[in-house]
Amino acid sequence: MATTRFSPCSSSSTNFSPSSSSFKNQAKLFSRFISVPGKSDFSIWVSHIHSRIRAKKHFRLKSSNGHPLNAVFLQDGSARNHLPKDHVELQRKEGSSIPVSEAEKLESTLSITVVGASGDLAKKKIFPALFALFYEDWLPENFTVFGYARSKLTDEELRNMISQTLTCRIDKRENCEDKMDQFLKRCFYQAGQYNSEEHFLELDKKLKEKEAGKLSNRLFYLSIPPNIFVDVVRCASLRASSVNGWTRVIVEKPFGRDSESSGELTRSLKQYLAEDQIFRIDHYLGKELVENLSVLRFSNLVFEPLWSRNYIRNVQLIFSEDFGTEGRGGYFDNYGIIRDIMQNHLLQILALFAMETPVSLDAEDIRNEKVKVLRSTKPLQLEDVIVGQYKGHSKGGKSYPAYTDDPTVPKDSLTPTFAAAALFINNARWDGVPFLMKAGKALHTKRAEIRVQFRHVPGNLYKRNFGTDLDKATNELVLRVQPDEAIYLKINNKVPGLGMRLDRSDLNLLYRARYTREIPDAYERLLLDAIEGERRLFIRSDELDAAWALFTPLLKELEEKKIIPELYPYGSRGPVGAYYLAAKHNVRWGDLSSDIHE
Ligand SMILES: NC(=O)C1=CN([C@@H]2O[C@H](COP(=O)(O)OP(=O)(O)OC[C@H]3O[C@@H](n4cnc5c(N)ncnc54)[C@H](OP(=O)(O)O)[C@@H]3O)[C@@H](O)[C@H]2O)C=CC1
Ligand SMILES: O=C1O[C@H](COP(=O)(O)O)[C@@H](O)[C@H](O)[C@H]1O
Repeated sequence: MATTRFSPCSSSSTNFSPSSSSFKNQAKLFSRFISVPGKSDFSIWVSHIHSRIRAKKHFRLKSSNGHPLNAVFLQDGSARNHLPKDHVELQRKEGSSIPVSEAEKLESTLSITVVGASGDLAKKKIFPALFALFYEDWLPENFTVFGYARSKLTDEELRNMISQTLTCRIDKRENCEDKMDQFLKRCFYQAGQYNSEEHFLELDKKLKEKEAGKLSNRLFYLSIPPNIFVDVVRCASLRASSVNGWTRVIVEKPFGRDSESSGELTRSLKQYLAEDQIFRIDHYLGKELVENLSVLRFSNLVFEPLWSRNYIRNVQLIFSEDFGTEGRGGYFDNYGIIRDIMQNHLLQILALFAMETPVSLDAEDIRNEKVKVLRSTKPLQLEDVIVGQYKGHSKGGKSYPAYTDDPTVPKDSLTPTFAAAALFINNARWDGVPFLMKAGKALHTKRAEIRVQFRHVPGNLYKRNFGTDLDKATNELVLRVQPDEAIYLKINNKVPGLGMRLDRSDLNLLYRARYTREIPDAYERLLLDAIEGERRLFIRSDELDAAWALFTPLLKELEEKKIIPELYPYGSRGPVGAYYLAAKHNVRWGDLSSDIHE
């Protein structure tokens, strides 16, 4: 396991006085990795750094392999030949982890262009996340946000639009209105077509005006439908790339519909971008509890030794939403729940959960391990899956629509809005352990969780005190990703009193009770990582290939055989087929038991 350490940095020009921007940046980076409850991260850092300053040395955050923690490692070192030369130089410089000097940092600018700025995701998630980062002082001194879309908007109209969704949410934010005004003043708009190099050249001119000759770093966020990804990447890379700093592109899912289309998309993007410029986002990787999965496992002795087929009976990855595809039916019908949730969000969690210990916390080491797990997993077959679709339902005088009531969905659509699947990882650690996934829309609750059910205690002395159902008496570790983040472990406990009766109790870590700090939105973490060049939480192209290889044969078979999904009422617990699938593997879904922890 990698350890974070502070080691002497050769750059004698580094200004490490507590008021310097270098100091603040390092402090921020430090506080993202280490947190000691009860004592502010900053105060720990301050005392630490003061002692270092006294020793008259300069320090830089490093991982155990000696590279900066946010250093970049090229998996595919083939930087394109036709990128502007100085641009390639900078990519190489970044790739080889040569630090950018402090002078460069101070004089550099960051431009974030949200392509598809008029859309749902941009308004709901991206602009609010950027504002939250600005409010918390995570963005660099010189930054500008540009919205780009076809809609004709002025800067003022963009500001009005995004001000509707910016919130002052974090712990009774002080001066929030002022901060919001300051942020909005940094936001600008450029209307243009997605396939027009000329329009991107106009964007480039505006970016240059704001950059005022400083070293420019540019981040493009593609918040647009996938059919125009390549057009935008072509125009942006040819006409609006940075000439002296880095250019990175965040790409939203879906990354294709199957192995073939995903491979095609990757090849097209790589005509214009090097792999290390592409940040494929899976926002579940930015969720607090998903990030914590590795911390829990690798930094607690009580868990890692149990993390194998010897002690774990099954693992369950569960996603449910209590609303349908309302408003997104057009998109959804072309993808379905398996592509929308399982192939990406749940599979990413599975890979993180099941991977071997990475050599270090570096992005490439972690992603190497994830790829290995995915490649060891057996591709899904029809018999490993059940699919469902929600139907209309009336409850308490209120009626809820069927999936096919959506005017953008064909009446005879067979697209699954629910699926359950059993996956198996064919390696020494996980041989024979079912990894069950369940994902559905229009169910009775909104929830995402990871459930780990452990084996029976062999020869349990207290067997007869459990009553008849031994299954219910096994330990279960639950990581509730959302809502109301929590980690709890179900244990057997003696009910206080003179007799010997056991019950099921929870060792419970409820985040809202333990931590006062509000949990940042996944998009905040991921945007910040992309800005810092940290790729750990983004999907590498070989990971993506391995993920599609598991699901593509199944998806083809479902479509070719026109498998009819089992109907389930809107607001229910989903199709009964999911129980049978679990029972076939001797598993009981943890979210259905009566003792769900609230
Ligand atoms: N919304 C969400 O919750 C999530 C979305 N995503 C992904 O993020 C991306 C953006 O999602 P979302 O904001 O919902 O998408 P939208 O449908 O809202 O599209 C974003 C913008 O793209 C432009 N646009 C829409 N359709 C077309 C078209 N057919 N041709 C050209 N331009 C078009 C529109 O801008 P204009 O007309 O002004 O040019 C629109 O405002 C998608 O890839 C989506 O799959 C991923 C996870 C969640
Ligand atoms: O990627 C997607 O995720 C959302 C659920 O995200 P969450 O953070 O709100 O849990 C889902 O509604 C959408 O269908 C899917 O495309």
